[in-house]
Amino acid sequence: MYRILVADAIKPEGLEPLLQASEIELIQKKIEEAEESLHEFDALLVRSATKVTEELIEKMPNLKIIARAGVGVDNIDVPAATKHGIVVVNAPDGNTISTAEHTFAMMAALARHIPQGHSSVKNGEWKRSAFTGTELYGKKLGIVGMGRIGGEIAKRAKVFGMDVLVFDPFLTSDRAKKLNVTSLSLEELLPLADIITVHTPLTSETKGLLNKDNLRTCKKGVYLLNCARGGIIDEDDLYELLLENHVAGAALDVFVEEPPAGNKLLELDSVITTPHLGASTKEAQFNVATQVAQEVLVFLEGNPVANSINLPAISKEQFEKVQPYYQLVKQMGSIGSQCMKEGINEISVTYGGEAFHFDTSILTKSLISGVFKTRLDGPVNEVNALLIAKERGVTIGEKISTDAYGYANCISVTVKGDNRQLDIRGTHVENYGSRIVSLNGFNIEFLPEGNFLYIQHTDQPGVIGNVGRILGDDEVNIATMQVGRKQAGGEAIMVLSFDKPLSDEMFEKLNELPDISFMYRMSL
Ligand SMILES: NC(=O)c1ccc[n+]([C@@H]2O[C@H](COP(=O)([O-])OP(=O)(O)OC[C@H]3O[C@@H](n4cnc5c(N)ncnc54)[C@H](O)[C@@H]3O)[C@@H](O)[C@H]2O)c1
Ligand SMILES: O=C(O)[C@H](O)COP(=O)(O)O
Repeated sequence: MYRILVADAIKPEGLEPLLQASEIELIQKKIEEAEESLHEFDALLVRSATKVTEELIEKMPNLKIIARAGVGVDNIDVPAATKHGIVVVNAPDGNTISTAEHTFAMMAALARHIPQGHSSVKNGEWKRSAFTGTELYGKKLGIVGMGRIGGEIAKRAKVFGMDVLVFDPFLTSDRAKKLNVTSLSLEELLPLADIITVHTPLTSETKGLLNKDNLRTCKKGVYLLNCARGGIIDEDDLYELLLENHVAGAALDVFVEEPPAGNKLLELDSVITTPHLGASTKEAQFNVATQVAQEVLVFLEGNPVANSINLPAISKEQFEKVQPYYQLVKQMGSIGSQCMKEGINEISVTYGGEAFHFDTSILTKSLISGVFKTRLDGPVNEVNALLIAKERGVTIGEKISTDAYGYANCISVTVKGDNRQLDIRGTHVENYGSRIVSLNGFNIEFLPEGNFLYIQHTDQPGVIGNVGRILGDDEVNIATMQVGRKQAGGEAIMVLSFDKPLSDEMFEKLNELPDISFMYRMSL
């Protein structure tokens, strides 16, 4: 049974996929109300109101996925979630149209003083000349951040006869051409635009992106809009420029602190606002709720999510192809870790053969998580694998090769420590399964599942018999046994599997046998 906490107001109709699923309990409560039971939840669903801090994450040790029913994830400590192995997903396009339409409504309201005129009439006044506005037609609209919402605004602005200038360092010339917009640097855009609207995420780079220094280069009388995130336009600087009438007016759907109690911008007639309503339409709320409900369901069923912030995107079809290799590399990582009884400095992997015509980074993360899972307490998975390796100074190497050592595909993993190195090769054959085919250069073949003993010894009569006798005397049943050697009389290996893990006592007894170089135990 999975328990899901819905901590913000998410449209219930959109949560239907989760409500219909068996083995899922959905609980709708604010974080403060769920304080006592936070440790029980497997998934957390939020909008922008709940701040998912590291402190909250640490109170939720069972948490596997955080889903944001919306776009901006600036209310979620994504690095902390990643560190704790928690997947973060959002609903990137469910509210695009609603937010673009809201921005456009705000732009028209700003240019035509609609909120001010409305209040005046409601107050019994009829001051027509006080609210003379400006046309949007023929004006230059500067869009900062040309993603999904920026793109929809550009399309609408064109229909209104506006000239669209955009600044987005990540905008390709192809997309700019397709949207028929002029791509400029921010320095070029600011002095040209009559109206500027921001649509970037809030990041350390975009915080204060528009500030009094660069806004002073704008035309006097410029209009500004922020329907993205509070703080992209510096609020104190905006206040100063509005007082000076350098900025003629501003439309704000978002604030640094929400609700913006005591914010001095609210005192100005030239500022019009809405209470973070960009995504607040029936359609957008249904879309984002459905998107995240489906993502959470897919994730809890063990399938790949489409819109993860901290995992590479992979389609269901691709994941199905990748899955056997995904398990195999995890087991290879686990073998490497359990055999290397010392600190690990380097993990390298080569994907050889025809099977790897896809982004192998998900496999490498699975391999690394296999290495660290047996060594660390707490969640270790492909979300935090790279971070764990980095924190421990472990070098990761990944190569793709056409050489598969005679197999259709072959994954070669080397785990290096201070004194030792372990080389493991594995392959996967459809309808047959995965096999480890070489250990430290010894050809061998075994299914990487169960409890194993790896013995490296001198190839001479009696060694295998001695091992069998000691195990038999203690009634330890050998489930499978594989042997391999490079040359007669040289070093050889045996890999034995058991129904139960081998006891410490038995391991010691076997270790005392002559002609045994070293032994490793592993459980896969
Ligand atoms: N008011 C609301 O209710 C509401 C609703 C939806 C989204 N939003 C906000 O709007 C933002 C944009 O949403 P979207 O769906 O268009 O996202 P998006 O990811 O499609 O677009 C963001 C764009 O910003 C650009 N960008 C990033 N850093 C930049 C920088 N330093 N300078 C200029 N451009 C930069 C990116 O290249 C990208 O094209 C979201 O992050 C969210 O915070 C607000
Ligand atoms: O980033 C978003 O999707 C919007 O800001 C919407 O936020 P909300 O879910 O709190 O309305």
